[in-house]
Amino acid sequence: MQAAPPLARVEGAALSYRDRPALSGVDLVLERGTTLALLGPNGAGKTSLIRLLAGRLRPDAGSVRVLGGDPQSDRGTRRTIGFVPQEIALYPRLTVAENLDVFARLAGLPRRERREAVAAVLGRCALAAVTDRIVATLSGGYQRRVNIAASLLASPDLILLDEPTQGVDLEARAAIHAVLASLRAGGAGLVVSTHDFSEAERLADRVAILADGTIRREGSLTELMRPLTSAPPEHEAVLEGVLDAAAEAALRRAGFSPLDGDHRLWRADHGAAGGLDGAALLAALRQAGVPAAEIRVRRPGLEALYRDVLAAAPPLETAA
Ligand SMILES: Nc1ncnc2c1ncn2[C@@H]1O[C@H](COP(=O)(O)OP(=O)(O)OP(=O)(O)O)[C@@H](O)[C@H]1O
Repeated sequence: MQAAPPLARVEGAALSYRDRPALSGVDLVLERGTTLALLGPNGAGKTSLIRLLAGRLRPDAGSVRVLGGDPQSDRGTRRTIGFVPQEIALYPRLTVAENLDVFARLAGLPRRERREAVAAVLGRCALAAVTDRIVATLSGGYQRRVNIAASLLASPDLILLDEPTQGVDLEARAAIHAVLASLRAGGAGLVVSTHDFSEAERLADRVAILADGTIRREGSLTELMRPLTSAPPEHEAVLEGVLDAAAEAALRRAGFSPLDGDHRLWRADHGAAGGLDGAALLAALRQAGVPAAEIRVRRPGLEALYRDVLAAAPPLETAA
């Protein structure tokens, strides 16, 4: 008997916009019930990969399959996919319920199933309190949740979310995370693009790090993080007062580099900072004239892995 196809399989996918390559040689397998976080700098190709998986674009080379079908040409396959674009795509003058009814029609749900489907997604996305509100009057966080709800009407197996928490406040972010956690608990597979490392650590089983249109690292979060759990901690130096040239040189010698434009916050990667603990490092830096107010010490996480991966694979234009 043939094994069931995975939830999604991308093989050797390449995509260009006009003549500009956006993705090349992308291979990816996503099993059912798995949440994959896509990380990468602006322009890395996250949205392009999501649009390929959604069947909104066709690869120039290679193939994209969802549950064994072609999401670009096969309507049945498309119905197993929920796509939540980065921008809010709702009718601002309609109520939440009216919007969801329109999307249920567009999803091809028969009339007798629509009411139940709308009620189910309203519950799943905790939108009961705003069912009859005009969408334009809702906060950005609520609008994002309605955007997600609209993608769930046909009970998709694969849900693709392009930066679902971009620009929302902490409360709305937590509400969206709760929705995604409940979808995952319900057995759906999720692909979530994000610039937020803590979001990826919290939600994902697997992580793919993209740069310049290729996947530079992909694997289970646990496996990818394992080498870091035994790595030495990172140090962040918070500065106050004037940083002169000699003090800056001392900071850089200790392995620090600036994190912000006005050079108030500096970070030494794991393994740098000479193995000193936070207090000893603070004393040594002050001795060298660095106006350090505080040293923060923390275990390296996904962000450290991301930096390592990108540093090991410089942008293609600058690679030798
Ligand atoms: N419609 C388009 N026409 C032309 N070029 C495009 C188009 N969409 C994306 N690109 C280019 O393709 C590359 C990949 O873009 P993509 O939006 O997939 O990256 P991303 O990782 O999602 O970036 P971001 O984090 O900024 O959303 C970039 O160089 C981008 O400028």
